[in-house]
Amino acid sequence: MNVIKFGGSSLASGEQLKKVLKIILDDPNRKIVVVSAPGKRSSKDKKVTDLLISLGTAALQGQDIEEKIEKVLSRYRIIAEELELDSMIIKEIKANLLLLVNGDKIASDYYLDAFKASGEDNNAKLIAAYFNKEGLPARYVNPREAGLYVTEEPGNAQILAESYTNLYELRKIKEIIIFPGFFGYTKSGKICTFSRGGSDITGAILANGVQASLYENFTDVDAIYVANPSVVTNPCGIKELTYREMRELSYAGFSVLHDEALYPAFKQGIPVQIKNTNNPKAPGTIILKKRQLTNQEVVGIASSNGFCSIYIEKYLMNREIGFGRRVLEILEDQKVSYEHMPSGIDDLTIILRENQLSTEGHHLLVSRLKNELSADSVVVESNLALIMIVGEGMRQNSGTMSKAATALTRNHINIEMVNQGASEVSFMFGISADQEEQAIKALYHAFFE
Ligand SMILES: Nc1ncnc2c1ncn2[C@@H]1O[C@H](COP(=O)(O)OP(=O)(O)O)[C@@H](O)[C@H]1O
Ligand SMILES: N[C@@H](CC(=O)OP(=O)(O)O)C(=O)O
Repeated sequence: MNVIKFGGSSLASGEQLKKVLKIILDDPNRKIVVVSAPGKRSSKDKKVTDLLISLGTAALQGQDIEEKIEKVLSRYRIIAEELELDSMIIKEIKANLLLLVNGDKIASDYYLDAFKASGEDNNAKLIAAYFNKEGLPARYVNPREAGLYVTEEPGNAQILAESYTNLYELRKIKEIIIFPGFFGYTKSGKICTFSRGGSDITGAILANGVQASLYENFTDVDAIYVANPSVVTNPCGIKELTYREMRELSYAGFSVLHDEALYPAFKQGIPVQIKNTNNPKAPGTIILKKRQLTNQEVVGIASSNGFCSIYIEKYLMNREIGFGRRVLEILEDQKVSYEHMPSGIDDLTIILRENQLSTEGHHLLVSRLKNELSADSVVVESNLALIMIVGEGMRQNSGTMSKAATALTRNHINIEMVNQGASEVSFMFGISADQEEQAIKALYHAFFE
């Protein structure tokens, strides 16, 4: 049994849904279909999720919402008309949106999450109606009915372990299951979404729960490429990746798969295959526990920006018992999570996501670090990009880091920070965000051309 997830780009129009139906009919193992909300039809278009966030925010602020409701509805209406579906489905979606508008506004995060989740929920109902009309028995299943329970963290929910046993029961359903991605229910019955792009997570959770033999993730590219295709022209595609490699790459910027979507599949050893809805014959990329190592030391180069570094210097830091703990306590107290913490003898650097801190929060954190740790200096640098170079083959090869550093130096890119874990599956450079694209191109040239 396969779990098959379609992203927003695969569900953006009636024409796309016809391709989806054909893909399901092509393989009888494709039993559980996880769907996103309709995505962009072109680069200038808006995702339904973004339209819903705008609608929910306006409703929260008591603004006029008629036009915003119409924007959401028209996306579904166009799809329903293209597929010649009964117009009743659009009436139902409108009724659902009006119900949400009248929901409880006191807990604003939950109010907004219910809007966001409706994008996938209404789409799943529409897709089930379409499949049935075309003679393929399909059943819409709601995450509450299936027992998909999550933590009480709106916009950033985590799965509760008991869900996996509940989801196993889905195996008993005879029809093709159409399951909305991106959200679950808290134990108190509230809707909570995963972080953005989280339908990938739902797919992986279902694959784990039903013990699928394969988790297929259909998107709009022929493969995972060795570098972001919007930065490098025609990058090479990757045939096989290990879970570890993909975890590092998706964390560091390969948005093609959500970085939290690997763990549930990895726990059950379920292979994850990335495929193209617009070209399903292309073999795509398969993500597995182990892969055949080639003599290529690097498999991918990812990057993301929006980071800052806080450099703390104190003479004899290495001798001060509990220094690291005190740094972490201050971060915890300020409700800030850190990404990396490379250190020297008398100094350490904390790498953070910049968007966690307001200007005020930033100043408070720095002054607490300086005063409570009696540091000699605390220096903040913003506008950082992290470049991650990944490959299991690095362990067998020497000189990978020097090759990468040389490529950056030749292109006049200053390396502000280096971090390499003991696992030797990846290493990371911190550079100025202004040079991010240039760095990816230089590294692509060094390793793949
Ligand atoms: N290394 C990469 N390989 C393939 N695609 C990538 C990579 N890095 C970023 N992407 C982007 O990921 C996109 C697919 O992910 P996403 O937009 O979330 O699709 P979906 O609509 O299927 O959820 C691609 O169109 C591509 O622009
Ligand atoms: N629709 C949600 C969840 C999702 O996963 O979408 P997509 O598959 O289009 O990335 C979002 O935009 O965040």
